[in-house]
Amino acid sequence: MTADTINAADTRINARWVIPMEPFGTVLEHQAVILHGSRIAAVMPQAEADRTYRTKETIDLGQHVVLPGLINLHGHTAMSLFRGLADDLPLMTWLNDHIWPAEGRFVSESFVADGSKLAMAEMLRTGTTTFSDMYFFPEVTAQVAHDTGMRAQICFPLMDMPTAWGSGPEEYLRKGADLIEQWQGDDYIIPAIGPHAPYTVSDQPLTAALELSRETGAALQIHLHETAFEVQESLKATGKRPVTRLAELGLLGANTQCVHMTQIDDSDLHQLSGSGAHIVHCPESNLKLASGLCPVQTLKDQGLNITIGTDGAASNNDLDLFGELKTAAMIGKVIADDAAALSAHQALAMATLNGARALGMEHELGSLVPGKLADLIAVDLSDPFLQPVYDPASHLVYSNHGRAVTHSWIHGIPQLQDGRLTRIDMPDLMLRVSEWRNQILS
Ligand SMILES: CSC[C@H]1O[C@@H](n2cnc3c(O)ncnc32)[C@H](O)[C@@H]1O
Ligand SMILES: [Zn+2]
Repeated sequence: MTADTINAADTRINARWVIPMEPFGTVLEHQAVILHGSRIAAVMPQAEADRTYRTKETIDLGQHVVLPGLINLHGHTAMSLFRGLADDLPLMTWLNDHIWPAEGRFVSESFVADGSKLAMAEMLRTGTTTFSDMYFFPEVTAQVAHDTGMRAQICFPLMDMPTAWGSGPEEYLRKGADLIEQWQGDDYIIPAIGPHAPYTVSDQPLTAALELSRETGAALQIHLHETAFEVQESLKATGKRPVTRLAELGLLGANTQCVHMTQIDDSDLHQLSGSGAHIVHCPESNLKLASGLCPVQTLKDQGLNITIGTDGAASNNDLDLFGELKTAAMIGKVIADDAAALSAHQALAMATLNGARALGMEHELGSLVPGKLADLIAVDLSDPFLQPVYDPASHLVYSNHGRAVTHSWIHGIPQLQDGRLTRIDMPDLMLRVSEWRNQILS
């Protein structure tokens, strides 16, 4: 018998269950996850880890399931300060009569700093370790995410209309190019381009956005086919459905993330399939604004990569991605008229590996595989509302709330320990949020 080699590493996490996401559908029991620096060193049975690893610290998580950190692929983080401000409205009334006027009055650097931090606190508490943002003052959100240690795709906004961040497309693109230059290659921040929607961005800036994407490799994220009204208005104005218009401009490619996609006909499917474009499903925002339902199974059957997002807290009204997964799985079954559609493991894949793929980071994120970045979470299944446990994946999607998340690590650094955030000063943040509430109310 040969003696085992002893390896040194930083952290050992003992957990009752591990769902590594690769191979698909795997649930491991009594595992040790070993972290070293910013990466996963090993996932192995605890008995084997006893023989082969010596770590600086060991964290015993008895009845927990450990899985990759969740990836929220679409949101407007600073809008958390508008949570509950304008409910029960359809998209265009919500935007034109409530949200855009409110943004005109309140959005500033400090609004974005405080609002995005509030969103990050909620996301971290509920299991999200990577998010995508599309909002004004993206340089502020990028800095807050970086200082907090969250991984984020930061899409600078692009619209025809002037806002507090810029006078029009030229300025948005100039500032956006600076943002890309500043953050490209950063460990945490992935700069990207956020043309708002086909109805707010004309052809010329869309083409300029595509050029910038091709020059820099930055992804494009756009609200697309969110409502039937959007498609009808586009047909009236251009004679084309928005997907056709974008395809003709060259915007539907492997570096494009299409958010919402609730209105899909055969011509859209034809244009999307094979384009390599990614779909960002936002079921709760689509339900709340009565925008429509994304036919996830049909898109999936065409080979499209389906990811998930919450949208902003002003249209959701929370950023709990576990809740979003439950909603996605439930409505996915009804839309497909098939209870087997969107299983718990498929739902988890949307928030992990598929999200990583859309970010072009499938070799770095989205599964607990040695060598990948150490972005992971632990969920405590010992609570009565999660008992008994036959299948932890089932509980994560069908019974869980993000509230059961107790630990997270991003880039190997602890972000949440026993339910407490390590890098956000919550009392200070709560004070600022209440000041914003008073200001917005008055
Ligand atoms: C260009 S910055 C983002 C811009 O988008 C607005 N917004 C928030 N949610 C939605 C949505 O579901 N569809 C379209 N636009 C949305 C937000 O208020 C900002 O103005
Ligand atoms: Zn949105």
